[in-house]
Amino acid sequence: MAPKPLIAGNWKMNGRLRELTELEAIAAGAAEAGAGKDLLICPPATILSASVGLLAGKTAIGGQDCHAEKCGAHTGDIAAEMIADLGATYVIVGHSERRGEHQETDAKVRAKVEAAWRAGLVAIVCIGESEEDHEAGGKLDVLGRQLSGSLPDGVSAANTVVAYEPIWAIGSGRTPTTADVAEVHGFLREALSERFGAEVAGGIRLLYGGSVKPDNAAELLAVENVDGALIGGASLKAEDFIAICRACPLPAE
Ligand SMILES: O=C[C@H](O)COP(=O)(O)O
Repeated sequence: MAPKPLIAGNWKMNGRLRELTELEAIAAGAAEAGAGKDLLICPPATILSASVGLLAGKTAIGGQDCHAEKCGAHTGDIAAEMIADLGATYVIVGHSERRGEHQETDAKVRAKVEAAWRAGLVAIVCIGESEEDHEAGGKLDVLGRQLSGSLPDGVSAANTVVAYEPIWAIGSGRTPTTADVAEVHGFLREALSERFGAEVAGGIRLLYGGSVKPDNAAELLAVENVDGALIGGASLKAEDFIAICRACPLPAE
């Protein structure tokens, strides 16, 4: 049986204390829309604590990034242990906005995955090809390199989620075809299987991210080997996030 779906909202650099009403609305709709699924919200660090308070028992909470070290002289950074300390259970690492804006390499992402595990957090490891790679037909090579370089040994279904986010689809309103998504997710499952064995690979959740909206969620989430979604813009509106959760099909028995 396919893994339990995970619908994750990444609020990125959005959300202040005065906007917590959207989280209250997500909390109100989570039980019905999320039945049989895992739901997760990754708010900015400044409202993580308040979010844990509002969403406890309704959705899981995650950080959006962590430093590889446990503590030390790293101004502005946040350790995985600090995120866990607030009651979060997941952390996103290697998002293309971190790779692009903060020059994060696969090696750096791998160190962050190890930090997440050290703190007891589930790492959501993001990979994705640029528009140039997509158009040149080299995306599977790029994705294969990112996947192998970003994942340490010791991956399990319980400690790691992989998110495929084509960079050109993020926030653009454009999405790959369902055939493209199926091809990539099948390739990722196979690559995970070769490295970690079929049993581990079969349990790892593979999320699709990039312009997932209420009107395309059912189609994208029904693609083989898609075990959920990582949602940016649409997760900021409770109504849209809940609609996407509802649209996500449950795995066949
Ligand atoms: O982490 C989420 C993704 O970058 C997708 O963002 P988006 O749904 O706004 O395209």
